[in-house]
Amino acid sequence: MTEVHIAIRDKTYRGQSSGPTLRDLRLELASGEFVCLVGPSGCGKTTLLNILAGLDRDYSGEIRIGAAGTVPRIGYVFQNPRLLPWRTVRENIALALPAGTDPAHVDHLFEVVGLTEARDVYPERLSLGMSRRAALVRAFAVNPDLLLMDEPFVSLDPPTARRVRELVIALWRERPHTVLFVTHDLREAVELADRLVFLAAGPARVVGEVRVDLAREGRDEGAVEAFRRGLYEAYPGIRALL
Ligand SMILES: Nc1ncnc2c1ncn2[C@@H]1O[C@H](COP(=O)(O)OP(=O)(O)OP(=O)(O)O)[C@@H](O)[C@H]1O
Repeated sequence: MTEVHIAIRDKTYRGQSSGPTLRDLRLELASGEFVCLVGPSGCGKTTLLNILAGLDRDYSGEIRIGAAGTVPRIGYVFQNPRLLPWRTVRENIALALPAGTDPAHVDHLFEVVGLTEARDVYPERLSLGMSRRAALVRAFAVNPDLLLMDEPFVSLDPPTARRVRELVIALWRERPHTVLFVTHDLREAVELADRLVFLAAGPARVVGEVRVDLAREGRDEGAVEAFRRGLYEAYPGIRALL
């Protein structure tokens, strides 16, 4: 499993007049930890994930993912599913896979998320919930050391979102890996995380961390809601960060 060390000195988009998006942002993720990142819209959460994924190298600072000299496998579930419309679901997933990936592993993931029947259709035939599940298969299929998830369940109806969250936890427990999950939904964060990390904007910085000390087995709706209410009472300023 993989530890992640983040120490970004500065990330300023070219031509950005409003100052840096990230400045002196430090965060450590323990190996196998599930961390939810919560922060206001536009504060720089996607920017941070893009840097971790290696999609944005225009920053100063240091990122370490896993042991020195190793090349980490990174799974990324984007805000929208980003499936190519001219390829079937299976072909979309194949594009992301490293050579030598066991097809039985991918078929197992399709089965876990309930998409076995939809593997060979084109994305236009999928509902949003199905597209989001396909994006999960793509991210998990690379056997990630680090999994990045950027508000992956927005605009799903609550029962579907709950079901997909349960799938994520089931897949994560099947093969534990380090996760950084972005959300604006505190209930979702409490349901999923080992630890919550709160970011404030301008430039983005960590303003608080809370360990979710609820047993995974007992994390039902009642326990999650009680924990969330406790957070609001203990830290009323949280509302401004959602
Ligand atoms: N390619 C870009 N060029 C210039 N500015 C950008 C670019 N991408 C993002 N920004 C700016 O950087 C800031 C952070 O954006 P980012 O998408 O990282 O925020 P976020 O916290 O993920 O927002 P949300 O929660 O709404 O998804 C915003 O002010 C945004 O306008």
